[in-house]
Amino acid sequence: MSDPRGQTPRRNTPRSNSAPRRPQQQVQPARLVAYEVIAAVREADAYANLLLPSRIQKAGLNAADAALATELTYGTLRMQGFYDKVIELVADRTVDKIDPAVLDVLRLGAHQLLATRVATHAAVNESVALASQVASRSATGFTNGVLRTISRSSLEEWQGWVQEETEGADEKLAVLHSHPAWVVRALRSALDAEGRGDELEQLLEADNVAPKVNLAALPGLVDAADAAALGDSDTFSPIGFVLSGGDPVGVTERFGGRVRVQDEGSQLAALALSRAAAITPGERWLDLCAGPGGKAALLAAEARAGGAELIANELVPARAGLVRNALAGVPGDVPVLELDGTTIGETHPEQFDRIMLDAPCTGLGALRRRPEARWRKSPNDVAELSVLQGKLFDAAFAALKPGGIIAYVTCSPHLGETLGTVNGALARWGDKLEQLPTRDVLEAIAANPLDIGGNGRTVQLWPHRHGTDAMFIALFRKH
Ligand SMILES: C[S@@+](CC[C@H](N)C(=O)[O-])C[C@H]1O[C@@H](n2cnc3c(N)ncnc32)[C@H](O)[C@@H]1O
Repeated sequence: MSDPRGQTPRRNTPRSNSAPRRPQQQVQPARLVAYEVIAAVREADAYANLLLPSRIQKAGLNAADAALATELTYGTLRMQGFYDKVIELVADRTVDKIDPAVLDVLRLGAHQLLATRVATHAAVNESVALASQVASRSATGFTNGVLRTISRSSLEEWQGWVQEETEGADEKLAVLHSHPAWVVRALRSALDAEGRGDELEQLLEADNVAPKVNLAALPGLVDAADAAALGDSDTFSPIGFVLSGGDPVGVTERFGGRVRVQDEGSQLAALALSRAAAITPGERWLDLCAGPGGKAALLAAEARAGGAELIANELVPARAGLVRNALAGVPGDVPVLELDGTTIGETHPEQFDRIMLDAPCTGLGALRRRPEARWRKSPNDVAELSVLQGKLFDAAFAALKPGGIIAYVTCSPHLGETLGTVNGALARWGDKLEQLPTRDVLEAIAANPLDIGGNGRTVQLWPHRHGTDAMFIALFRKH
């Protein structure tokens, strides 16, 4: 592979263009929406998945343009780390030396050139027009030069060059698959812990692919024939479906909340607790960190079917409101408390037969869902959250009746939040805390064989292996 510098002197190219042409065109609305969301993520820590739908609606985009805006926004945010390296290589300066608005335009342009079928002239011209609109006329020549240089080489060539410029195996993978290097190292450690380190690249690739829309039909509340019409039921979760088409919100509304959009890993985590042992009528269950309520709705349906009672708890009042909404589809009353979960052992000592501790975590297992999330997290988050996870575990332990079961769940595979928290709890509680064979429980629940690594006492699900978020599940009994 020849160096890009051989074809287009990188030091000169972007700056040596003739005077920028005045853009003739208006920026296409889908690109403007994508730019606005990407800029809001950078400037205001906005969440793309929350902001994008309202921007699409405000701009009055038709279905095709809405799909384009979504692809451009999510794709650009996900691959930002890779595009930044390409831009640095071409512009011969680090991205922090580029006007942030222009940098966003360049990222969006690079995505169109390297990862979509948008014609080169459209990607470049629209980006130049956008730079003129959101930055300055003087930025147009720079934008034009950088993007024209990028357009002259293929994605594979740029992948080769950015890797050549990067030191270290994990760092090369990080830039190639657009993850922070510390996240790559954490994912490698988690895979190594179950003897599957060779799957790292598959995992990083899976993090960059939008997930399918998974549905859960709440047990006992949806007619089997109606459920069968929802989509493909060839899933691991016995209550799961992959939506075959159409609007998931419409499906949820049609079923009055008894069919819910929910990752299969989350479905399996909730079922691991409800089906770990036969339900004795009258059991009291607690969902300690319930917001926004996906697992609470499923646990409520399971509790109702088995004659148990569920109580939900969520610290953040607005999220407690989401839990109440999520529970609306399940007949009966599920109280939703708004307590700090770390105090539940004092307010409700030894009161529950089963507790779901779906702990606040970094969410490193759900990177494919939240395109910008990987750039927001840091190792400090892991350190802080693992302390909170330990406190919540101890509180749950104190609130559990002897003989009761805890499910400790995270949507992060980081060892500091998974085995680290589990081993800490085992060390603190000694023989009062028994680890249950979580893999056996999951295998008995799953509708299809699950390939689960490790020693079987805990379960780590993976996007690349199971098509789920990287959900960690560990079951314990209190003695
Ligand atoms: C991973 S989410 C739970 C997801 C939920 N189980 C579901 O399936 O929809 C963790 C939740 O814990 C809440 N939380 C954080 N700290 C808490 C605390 N000290 N006590 C109770 N809830 C807390 C967060 O607000 C967040 O809603």
